[in-house]
Amino acid sequence: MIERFEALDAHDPRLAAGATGVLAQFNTAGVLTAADVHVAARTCALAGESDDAVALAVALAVRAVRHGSVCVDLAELVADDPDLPWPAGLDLDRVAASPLAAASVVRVEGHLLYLDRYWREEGQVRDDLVARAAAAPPVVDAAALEAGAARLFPAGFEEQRAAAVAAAGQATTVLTGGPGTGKTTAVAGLLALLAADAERDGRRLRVALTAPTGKAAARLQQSVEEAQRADRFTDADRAALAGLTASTLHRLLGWVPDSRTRFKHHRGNRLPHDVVVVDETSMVSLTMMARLLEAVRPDARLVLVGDPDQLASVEAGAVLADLVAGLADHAPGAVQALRTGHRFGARIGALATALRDGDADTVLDLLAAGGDDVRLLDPDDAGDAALLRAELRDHALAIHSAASRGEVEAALAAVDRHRLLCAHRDGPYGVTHWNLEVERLLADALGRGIGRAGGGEWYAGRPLLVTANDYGLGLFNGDTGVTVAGDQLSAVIAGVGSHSRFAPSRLSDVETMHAMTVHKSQGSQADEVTVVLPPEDSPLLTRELLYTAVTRAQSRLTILGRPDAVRVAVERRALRASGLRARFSG
Ligand SMILES: Nc1ncnc2c1ncn2[C@@H]1O[C@H](COP(=O)(O)OP(=O)(O)OP(=O)(O)O)[C@@H](O)[C@H]1O
Repeated sequence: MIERFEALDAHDPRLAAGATGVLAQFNTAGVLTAADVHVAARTCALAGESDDAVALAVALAVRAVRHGSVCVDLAELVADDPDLPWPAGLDLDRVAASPLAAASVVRVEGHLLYLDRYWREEGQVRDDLVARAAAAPPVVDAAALEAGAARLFPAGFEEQRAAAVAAAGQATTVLTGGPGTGKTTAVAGLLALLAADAERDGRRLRVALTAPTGKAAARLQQSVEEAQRADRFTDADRAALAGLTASTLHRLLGWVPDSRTRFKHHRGNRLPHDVVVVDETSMVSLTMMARLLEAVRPDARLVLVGDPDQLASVEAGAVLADLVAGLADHAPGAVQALRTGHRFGARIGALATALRDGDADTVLDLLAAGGDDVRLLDPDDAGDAALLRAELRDHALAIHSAASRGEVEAALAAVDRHRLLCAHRDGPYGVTHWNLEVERLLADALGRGIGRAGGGEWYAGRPLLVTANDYGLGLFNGDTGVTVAGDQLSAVIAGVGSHSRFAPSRLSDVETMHAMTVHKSQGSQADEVTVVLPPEDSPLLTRELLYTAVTRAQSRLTILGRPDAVRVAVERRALRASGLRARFSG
């Protein structure tokens, strides 16, 4: 079934006033929004295209991008939902012969239909990566590299050693692994190896550490610094890499005001760095990857780090997963996978593996076995519901009690101990509902009003989530914090190795964080995680969502959901249409 919206009433803004014909039918059916309809109708009008079937194909290509795909497979859509009023003649040949294709507004590639921009970006990403793989590999002193690798990656670190040695000897490396598999450890060692190699040539290595979000960039910098504190790193290693700072991809490429897609660095003005490390690559969109690849020097090493099983970028594309599949055949050795977890409790690790493999029976068996580290609570069971509420209340009370005493570190630690994750923002399974619910539990326990339902939005122990970057205040979207008591209430936001204190009135883009979405939790972990699963019919319930949520937990995981919902989640993929992986075999 194709995902659809249900119009709230006749004035729902997703309904297109004035739409006619097939576009109107698909709009009323909840497949196309007003925006899809208008873009398609206008594009067809400009190109002189009057065929309804072609207009529908264009609208479906616009819709696909809105849903995270870079193209659309029309035949697959029709097969998915044969009962929709598909017009006769909805086929790619017809679109390929239309004035729209002649004007390069849309493109047909194999069995896929693209809007021109995404077709070009996909082709560029493929061409740049193929060119990088075909160029002469970087020259390294192999003997010195092996000796350095043996020191930096001793026995027990063989996986990381192999990945780092491979990355030192090739232009592009995709380094994959779940949380705690040692990706940062491998990167820190690789950078030391490359820095030593550069020093032997009398140069200082220029390193760019970057990630799609400010939060992820700050975390990358912190973890690389931490990894370099290990005894295997010498003072000389540390000195050669001193002063590394990470930045967002937007900052690295040089954001140009008034342009969403152009940057200061591009093919004509490459980045100066010898090595570019991108963390959380699963969150990088196709457009951003295209901009990055055209800006990296052809002879610089590019290391794309991430977990391809996690949720993909907010914008169109699933580039990391595509590259893992596409590059593995095209350039063996380009994809280096780390598989051994070094941080998880064993059963959380086993659950993550079963999820990745799509093995619903094992996932359910692990959950049913119960135990202290992995639990499935039934939302229909009064006992389970009461148990969860008591735990959420106690957690909120612990934050409140430290925050009321003005104990900043203890309050921040209490916030970080546990995350309550929801798939949705709204509705009974959403973040808004659960934030209110926890505030209500806290208010009951304290015997006074708290939060939006009474007593005021700001209160000691209100956990905070920053929702927009604010370079002036030094805050990043995704930063977390807590409100603490003192002479006056203040908002404390945790930074890398420090925290900053603000008057609540200075923070405009913050939300209460008793609960947060799984999407927002990407890139962070907590000791304990509770996941609220939506019911089976929620389109957000996918394997990628559940895997991302589960792998946020380090030592204890609770899932609130029915077994049927777990099974649906494991079996339903958040698949995005893309032709990237196929292009590598073309
Ligand atoms: N081979 C190893 N043996 C033992 N411990 C290891 C090994 N590799 C990494 N570790 C430890 O495991 C922890 C996680 O490693 P690291 O931070 O490099 O993983 P990661 O894959 O980058 O995780 P994340 O994706 O969460 O950033 C660290 O404490 C690290 O010191």
